[in-house]
Amino acid sequence: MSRLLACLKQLQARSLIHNTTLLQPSCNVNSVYLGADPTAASLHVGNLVALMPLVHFFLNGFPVFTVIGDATAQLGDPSGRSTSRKQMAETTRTANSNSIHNQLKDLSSSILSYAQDCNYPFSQMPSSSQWSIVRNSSWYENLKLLKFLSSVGPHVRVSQMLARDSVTTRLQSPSGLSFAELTYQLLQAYDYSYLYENHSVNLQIGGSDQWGNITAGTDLVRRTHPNANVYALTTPLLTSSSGQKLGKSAGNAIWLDPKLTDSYSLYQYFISAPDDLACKCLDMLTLLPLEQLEQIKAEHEKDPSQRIVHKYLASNVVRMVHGKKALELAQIQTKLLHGAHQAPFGFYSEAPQQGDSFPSLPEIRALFKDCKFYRTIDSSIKDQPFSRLLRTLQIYTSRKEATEHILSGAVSLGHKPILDSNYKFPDNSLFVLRAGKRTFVLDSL
Ligand SMILES: Nc1ncnc2c1ncn2[C@@H]1O[C@H](COP(=O)(O)OP(=O)(O)OP(=O)(O)O)[C@@H](O)[C@H]1O
Ligand SMILES: N[C@@H](Cc1ccc(O)cc1)C(=O)O
Repeated sequence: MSRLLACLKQLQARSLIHNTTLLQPSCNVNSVYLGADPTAASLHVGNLVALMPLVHFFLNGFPVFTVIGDATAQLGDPSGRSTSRKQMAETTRTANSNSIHNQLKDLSSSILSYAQDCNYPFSQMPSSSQWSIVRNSSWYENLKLLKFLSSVGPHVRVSQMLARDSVTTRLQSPSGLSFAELTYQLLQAYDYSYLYENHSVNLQIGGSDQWGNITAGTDLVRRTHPNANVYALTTPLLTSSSGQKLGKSAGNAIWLDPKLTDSYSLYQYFISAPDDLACKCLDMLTLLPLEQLEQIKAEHEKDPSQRIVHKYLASNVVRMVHGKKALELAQIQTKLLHGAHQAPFGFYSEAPQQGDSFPSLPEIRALFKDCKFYRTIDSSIKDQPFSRLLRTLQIYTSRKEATEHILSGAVSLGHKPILDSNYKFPDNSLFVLRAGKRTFVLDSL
């Protein structure tokens, strides 16, 4: 089987293909690229969907390029947005580019070791040097405006630019479209053409919202190189239960950076996903063998309350993105916060009857101290009445709101509801706080 056929089979079986420009096993794909603009400090779960086809190409021996759009980010991609993006300070853009660069570097090695653990059917063993990370500012820095306009401009029809979805929807919207946003597609097209000419890249991947920008690139390359074979492949968009694209613009991103979304929260996101989404993500976001995916789903069907698909999905994504140690930690934290048997401090334990000793306070502190829901109570606030303390710790936005929730019985500390808004958190102790559906670990040092 050719490596392209092997790769396309994986993508097809995992429902990772939304659209392609007649990409068939007989095509001659050389190298592949995917771009992301550094409009945040981290990639997110939605980006991972678009990244997965690139991962399959990488694992089948194709050189791949991830492009950090630090030049394109200055214009702002209008695709899928109802308003213009806010201008970003150069220092923030550079910091974001650096952290996405490091993240992609870590991801490439973590994904490779995860693929080996999954016995991925490599067509040819990839080497990490076949995954390049580049910034598009590197080719715009010294490009003169007249050179750009005269090399791209004559090959692009304005009527086609205006007909792209990202443009038509915005032209009809009250906020309109800026000239910078209109020209965005020309830069992404030029990126493709630059990578084609300098690195033989002839397939660009993206989420389905990128179809217009990607085909602007295939059109440009074909016009400038009439014999070129260049392709486009888009993935379906991962959406929230309300149908919104998961991402930065909608403000519902689940970050891949553990400093922004800790491993426990990433794990929990998938554990609590609706069944249909979990089944889709199991296919798209893991590298488990195709036959095993069907077995897992069949096992899940027998008793959906066991959330078998969710457990495989959550543990595979955390393993792939954050690594083995982080997964172990997320699983211990999950047992402590959601296990079957009540344990001290409002935690749970898996099997107290087996005589396992429950972790000590320093051990629990070490397990949770890097989680976003871990809050310390230092001496400056330790005497505050409970409602005020919850406001200070940013669990509620006002003391009034905290009081209302306390009085309604929605707040518990350990396994007990706290009904007194003046309750004083005990010195030198640590407890799980439940505030409605949210969970926190409060620690008075
Ligand atoms: N929810 C999603 N599902 C599938 N692909 C996605 C999703 N979100 C982003 N992508 C894809 O990830 C790639 C990089 O996206 P990028 O980070 O530049 O923008 P974004 O996250 O879509 O940001 P924004 O929400 O601000 O538009 C693109 O190909 C995009 O289509
Ligand atoms: N336009 C893409 C990011 C991108 C940037 C440059 C490229 O060459 C390719 C893709 C997005 O916003 O999702």
